[in-house]
Amino acid sequence: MGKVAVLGAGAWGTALAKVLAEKGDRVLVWSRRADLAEQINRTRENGRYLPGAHLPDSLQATSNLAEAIDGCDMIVFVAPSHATRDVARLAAPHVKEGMLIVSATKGIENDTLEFMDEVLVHELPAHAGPNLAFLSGPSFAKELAAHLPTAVVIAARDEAVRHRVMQRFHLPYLRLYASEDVVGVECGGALKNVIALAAGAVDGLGLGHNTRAALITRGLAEIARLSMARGGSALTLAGLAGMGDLVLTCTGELSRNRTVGMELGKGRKLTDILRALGHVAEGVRTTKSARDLSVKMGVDMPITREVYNVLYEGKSVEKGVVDLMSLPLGPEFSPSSS
Ligand SMILES: NC(=O)C1=CN([C@@H]2O[C@H](COP(=O)(O)OP(=O)(O)OC[C@H]3O[C@@H](n4cnc5c(N)ncnc54)[C@H](O)[C@@H]3O)[C@@H](O)[C@H]2O)C=CC1
Ligand SMILES: O=C(CO)COP(=O)(O)O
Repeated sequence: MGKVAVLGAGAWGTALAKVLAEKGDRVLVWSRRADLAEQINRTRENGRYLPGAHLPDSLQATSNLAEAIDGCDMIVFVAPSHATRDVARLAAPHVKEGMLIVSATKGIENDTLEFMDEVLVHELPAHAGPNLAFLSGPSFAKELAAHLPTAVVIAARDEAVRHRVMQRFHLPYLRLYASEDVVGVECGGALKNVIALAAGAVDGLGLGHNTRAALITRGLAEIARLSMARGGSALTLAGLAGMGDLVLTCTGELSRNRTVGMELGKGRKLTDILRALGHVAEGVRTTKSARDLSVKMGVDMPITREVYNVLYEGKSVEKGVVDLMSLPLGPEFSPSSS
């Protein structure tokens, strides 16, 4: 077994580090906050981000990035998407040839409109390309940490890398499937959070199951349109990183994005909701990126557009629903229809 650096000590970084430690790796979790690293080592628990999950002794935390990466054979990037570029820049001088690089982050950067694949290739040009893999799919940190059976996708362009990464994470309670469609897997993971905001909002408004099912299905259609325009495969979105994660996040009580949407639907202010959440809700920033990307690429994404209008333009959720229901009628399946 090897040594792994997990860069990000939030709920997901901690849950994945726990998996790898249980598999037999020596794991160093990097936290930018020294007090959190110290607390994890002292109490064997991440009380701030994943309370209640006991962490094995083979998992240690550090706020020293060089120490985390030194001598490891795999690095897992799992900071929020807006921090990934900075973390990659800090990590770059310490990354050595042959280290596997896995991203478990779901999001699209604002301004550059880059997915994590592009961010990591740009910041780690000598290392990220062939050794880069993506972990995505329906997986709440709390449930994985409790060993509830979970299945996710490992996407990588290189077949040997897919295989090696799958073996590293495989445990009786965690099943992995391989995909070569990095674009599709990343699109599914990032964009489901936007649709989960919408699904939460209509639930918060008290609308019914019909509305939620329509949003999930039409949400998948617009995720597929953007993904295919970027070169992804439509089939990927019928899988765990598409439909699987979309259903989980749009219906699961544990979803932070759905929770933010619910509170918006009940009429609370975004700033107040995010302050109380205490975790990242990736969909909030990714909505802006996805909307900008849809405009730039000429891809129709009406639900994303309405979520953007609610989050950033002060539109009411009620008016967003009315406008979606008033879109021109057309075929269910077409590369451009809404
Ligand atoms: N929590 C979950 O169940 C899952 C989360 N993810 C994804 O994993 C990523 C991380 O999410 P969580 O760990 O759940 O978030 P979290 O909100 O639980 O924790 C965020 C972590 O990032 C750190 N952080 C924030 N800004 C930073 C910066 N500028 N530099 C370095 N570290 C910074 C925080 O200190 C904290 O440790 C997100 O992209 C999320 O979508 C994916 C699957 C499941
Ligand atoms: O990505 C996730 C589950 O697969 C977590 O979703 P939330 O960030 O909405 O909690």
